[in-house]
Amino acid sequence: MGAVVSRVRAALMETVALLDEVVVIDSDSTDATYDVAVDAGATVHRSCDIRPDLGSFPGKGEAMWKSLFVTTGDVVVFMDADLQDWDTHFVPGLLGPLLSDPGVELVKGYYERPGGHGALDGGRVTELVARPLIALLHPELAGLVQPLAGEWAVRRDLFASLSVPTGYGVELAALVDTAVGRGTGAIAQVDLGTRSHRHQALLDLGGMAVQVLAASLARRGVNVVDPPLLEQFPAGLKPVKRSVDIVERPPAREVW
Ligand SMILES: O=c1ccn([C@@H]2O[C@H](COP(=O)(O)OP(=O)(O)O)[C@@H](O)[C@H]2O)c(=O)[nH]1
Ligand SMILES: O=C(O)[C@@H](COP(=O)(O)O)O[C@H]1O[C@H](CO)[C@@H](O)[C@H](O)[C@H]1O
Repeated sequence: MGAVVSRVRAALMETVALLDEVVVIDSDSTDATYDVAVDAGATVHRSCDIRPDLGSFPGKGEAMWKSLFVTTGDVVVFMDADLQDWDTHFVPGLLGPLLSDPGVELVKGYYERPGGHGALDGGRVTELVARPLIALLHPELAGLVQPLAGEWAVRRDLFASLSVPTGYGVELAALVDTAVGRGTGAIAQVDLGTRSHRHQALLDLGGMAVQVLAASLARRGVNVVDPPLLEQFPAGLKPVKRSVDIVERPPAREVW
């Protein structure tokens, strides 16, 4: 994460004054994330410290929702912190359509995702959950190459108008709701080349899959168990049970 911050700052704040701020929302990490981000030059906030009156939930979407309360730009670019193969052109690539076409309000990055089995190896939840969901329930999004890409950009006023899943459902929810509220013409996608990241273990992606599914089903009026209890069997018949948060935050503009 330090390299993402320091390289973006150097290229896009110090060398070219494209960005106004680089902000890291520390999702209440227990490692050195906070200090690494500060040392790399980011403005850093702990998610739980932002608007404590609104409480705090774990998760990626929560961090992104709370970022709206501590950032100022009319356009926001989101980037995952666990990137390995990437480059700073991701940011201007994502900003391009937003700065050149007022009709575009959300831009998704796409890329080859090389892994152990070749150039298109990455994206287990994308290929086994998100893309089938899109085929079944959200065909208007079928043209998106990487619907779950963590590298995307959005106009602040749009993102602040959306209900935001506090977990990993944030990406798909934003796409579905933008297509409904602003039309698919408001969504663009840009080829960013190649991107690899730190991979979670397969069973850890089970929680992510539940959250992506919950965000999709909620937007098609399907009532689900809340909170869902995910039972997995990593070793024989003894299950490991985990309750998965599928909480959604209201549009940030409603609680500024
Ligand atoms: O509770 C969380 C989980 C994830 N993330 C961010 O979301 C990115 C992607 O999450 P993760 O690495 O867990 O998913 P994966 O990259 O395996 O899809 C991370 O790099 C973090 O930047 C976060 O801010 N809070
Ligand atoms: O695309 C996917 O299936 C998952 C997991 O990727 P891998 O199977 O570990 O390559 O990663 C995506 O989803 C996450 C949740 O939305 C995003 O945070 C990641 O940026 C995105 O790559």
